Amino acid sequence: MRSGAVASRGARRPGTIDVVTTERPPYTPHPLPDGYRFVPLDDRRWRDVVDLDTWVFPLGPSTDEHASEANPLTWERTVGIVGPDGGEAGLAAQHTSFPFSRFPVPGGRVPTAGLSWVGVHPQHRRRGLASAMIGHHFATCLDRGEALSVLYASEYPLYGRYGYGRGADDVRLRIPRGARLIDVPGADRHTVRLEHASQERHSGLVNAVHAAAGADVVSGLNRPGWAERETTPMQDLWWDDPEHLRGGFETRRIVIVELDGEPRGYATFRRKIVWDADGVQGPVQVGEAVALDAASARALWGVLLELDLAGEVLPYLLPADDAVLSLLADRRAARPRLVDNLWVRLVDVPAALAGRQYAADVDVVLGVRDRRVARNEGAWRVRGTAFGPATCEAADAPADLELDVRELASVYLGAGSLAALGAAGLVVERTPGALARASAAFGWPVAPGASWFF
Ligand SMILES: CC(=O)SCCNC(=O)CCNC(=O)[C@H](O)C(C)(C)COP(=O)(O)OP(=O)(O)OC[C@H]1O[C@@H](n2cnc3c(N)ncnc32)[C@H](O)[C@@H]1OP(=O)(O)O
Repeated sequence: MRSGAVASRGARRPGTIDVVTTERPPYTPHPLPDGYRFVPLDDRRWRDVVDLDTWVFPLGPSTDEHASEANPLTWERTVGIVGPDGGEAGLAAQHTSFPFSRFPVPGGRVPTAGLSWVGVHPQHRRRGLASAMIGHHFATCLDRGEALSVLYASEYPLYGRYGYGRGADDVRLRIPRGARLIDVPGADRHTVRLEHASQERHSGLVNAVHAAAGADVVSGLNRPGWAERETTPMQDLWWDDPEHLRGGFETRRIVIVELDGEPRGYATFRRKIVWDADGVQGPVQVGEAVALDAASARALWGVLLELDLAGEVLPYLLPADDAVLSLLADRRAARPRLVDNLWVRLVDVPAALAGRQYAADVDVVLGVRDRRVARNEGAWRVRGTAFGPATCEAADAPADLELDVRELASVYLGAGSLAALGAAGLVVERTPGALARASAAFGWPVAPGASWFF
């Protein structure tokens, strides 16, 4: 996935960004402060890793409780930093990444790293350890041929400085119990199963329906960002249901809707009872709700919205265009709220841009700024036909549009628009008309988003 494209250095022309050659370093390392060093981690350090995690994310469990939970890490992708003074756990910082070998992008799939567990012990913060780790992460992505890095951001301002852009949104709802749904022919032909969610019994069904739901959403078009749980550690992470993450709710349940014995949708959920002077009611948290067509979606949400003793139903991580939004007769009553879902980083710009399709014919030269990954900096010509193959090559030509790699990342999965970024001054149009044409091409008819947290 690495670009071998080389173009001339040439003198800088007004309105252009110099094209770099591959002789330049692939990324700009951020040095560790004196006395700190990277260390590989493995099973023997599991307790140290979870101990640092309890410092970084104060979720409640003791180190021993946390250490007894499923280990979701792939050790070859997990790196620590030790400091000069060691500290209690000996680890000053750590990060890992999940391997998404077939991460969905518009009309294609691109090898991707899912960055996670980024944490620095409070005693070692604001010394540049996170910045050094992100530089290390980019270098290993390039070595592995992973053109993208994606993540969920714990705090909004953290990742823009590293060239990540808000690449997808999800919608959060508070749907009143009994909210009316419009009728969909065929919905009442579905049968429903309500069961305790079990990795042994349900993972085959869940994986198959989840993959099918992301593959062909609109006439063969996929849902970008719809990451699958590709490995056993990712599966274990998703199915793990530790008490400290339940917030007083019951253990996880699952509702499955079937047509003629074939699963067509499922949703995981958990309830909590609230019994006070107003009566008996409580919230229902919906974890992952997936349906393969309108009728199965109608059947699924019909069950979720009619659970007894519930006050409201709280879905989580729904795509911004999820069918339930159109099924609700009164969407306003569900108080929809958009929340940033995946953040995206184009670690290898040409591989990423050639790895997706475009929603309109495109031929545009992008002048890309990238402070952190030098090989991305320069002019890139993107060519493709609508919903067909695309190419991206280093261009010895003036840029039609100039933008930072962060803005490119925020439209890469098809969310937002280049034109909107242009209106905010974040994309500069050098060739009249190029912004409108590129905005149409970079969009995608299916809203991007992931349905689970990693
Ligand atoms: C994908 C994920 O894993 S998301 C989870 C991220 N982790 C967390 O939120 C856990 C709690 N926080 C931490 O562990 C740490 O504070 C981290 C990882 C966020 C930052 O680690 P540090 O080593 O202190 O960061 P570092 O010193 O490299 O600072 C990098 C830059 O980010 C800024 N920064 C660091 N933390 C924050 C913050 N919480 N809010 C805003 N800016 C921040 C710094 O000011 C610095 O800015 P600069 O580049 O303009 O100088």
